[in-house]
Amino acid sequence: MYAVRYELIKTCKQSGARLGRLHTPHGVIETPIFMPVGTQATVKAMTPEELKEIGSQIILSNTYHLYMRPGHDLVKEAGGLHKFMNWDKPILTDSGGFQVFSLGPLRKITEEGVNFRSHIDGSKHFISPEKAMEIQNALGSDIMMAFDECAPYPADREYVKNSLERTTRWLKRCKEAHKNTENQALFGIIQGGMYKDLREQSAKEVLAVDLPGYAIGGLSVGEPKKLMYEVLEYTTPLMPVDKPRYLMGVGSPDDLIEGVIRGVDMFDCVLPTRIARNGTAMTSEGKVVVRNAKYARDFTPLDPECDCYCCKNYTRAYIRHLVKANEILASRLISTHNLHFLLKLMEQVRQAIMEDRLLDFRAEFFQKYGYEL
Ligand SMILES: CCOC(=O)Nc1nc2cc3nc(NC)[nH]c3cc2c(=O)[nH]1
Repeated sequence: MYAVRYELIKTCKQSGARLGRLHTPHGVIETPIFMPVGTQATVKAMTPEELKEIGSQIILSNTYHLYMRPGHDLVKEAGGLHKFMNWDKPILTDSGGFQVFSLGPLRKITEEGVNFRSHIDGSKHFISPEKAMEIQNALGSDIMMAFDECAPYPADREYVKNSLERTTRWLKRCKEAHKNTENQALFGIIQGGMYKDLREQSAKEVLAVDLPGYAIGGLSVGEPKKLMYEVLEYTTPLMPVDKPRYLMGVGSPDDLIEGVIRGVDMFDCVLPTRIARNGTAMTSEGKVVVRNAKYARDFTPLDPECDCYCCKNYTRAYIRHLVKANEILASRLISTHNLHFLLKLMEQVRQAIMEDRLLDFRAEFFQKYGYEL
């Protein structure tokens, strides 16, 4: 049996979106789900208790970064990532493929794996599918991502085709190297760039490898939103209905809703905590750049409709002051709010699927947030 099992609860009659449950060794996750990103074994500025308080069910951590620092052997010695970071709910680790590939000229790809230089001290390193599995096994994550290549955008057909075929060969090596199948689930990653026939080829090859879940990679890499939605429209229907579908690196409120409508169950993105650190909040009426002078004497909460700790206790004027003064509390408060905002949004999406009204919910949310449909 797999370490992770997906249960399809219901399909929205209005949109075709799915409501599900993902059973993992560290607990059950209600899907569709947004996963806060904790790249270096911490969701920046947040404690595990605060993450639970705002409703986080699962977090992401990053294989490449933890291999680099403090080292996966040290984390293993600490008893694994859950113990090391004091998080007892599910953890998904990405394979670091994306990071290594975004190192650009510092890396060299071969059939064996990827040679690259550390972003910390320039030292030489090599990661292979087997190494990526060894690292994730040492970390002890509930869900491990296969070592893949996320093709850049734009990229020509030839490159994307060769890359997806290597990603398939690497996936088979990951599965071969997967030891701890009872406690850790391996997810495959579908590539193929923005080419319909290559997405079909990658889906066919990746789905032929029997695994508990699959991701759609190679998106949210700078392509126009419409193009990402189009790729989703012809890719998710190729995926099994009884397994979770994870869209990597997504996303903003509109992308989450549009992704769920197109059959996606799991998402991750650094956006909420990243924009928090430069003083931007997501609110029910759209973005609020709180450092803006117009909020200097605004003694109302970031979001009048929000019941998070930040909105219940602090005003825009105070948070603007913290941002201008470069106070650490600014990141903590805005990160708390932004994560709560996305987690709350996904709760409302799950409720709308339950009530067969996700398209109506999209229209209401877009109108208020200021998106155009
Ligand atoms: C998160 C999973 O990491 C992997 O193991 N490979 C992988 N990671 C991605 C991360 C991405 N982030 C974005 N946008 C911010 N797009 C991404 C694509 C991949 C991917 O194809 N493959």
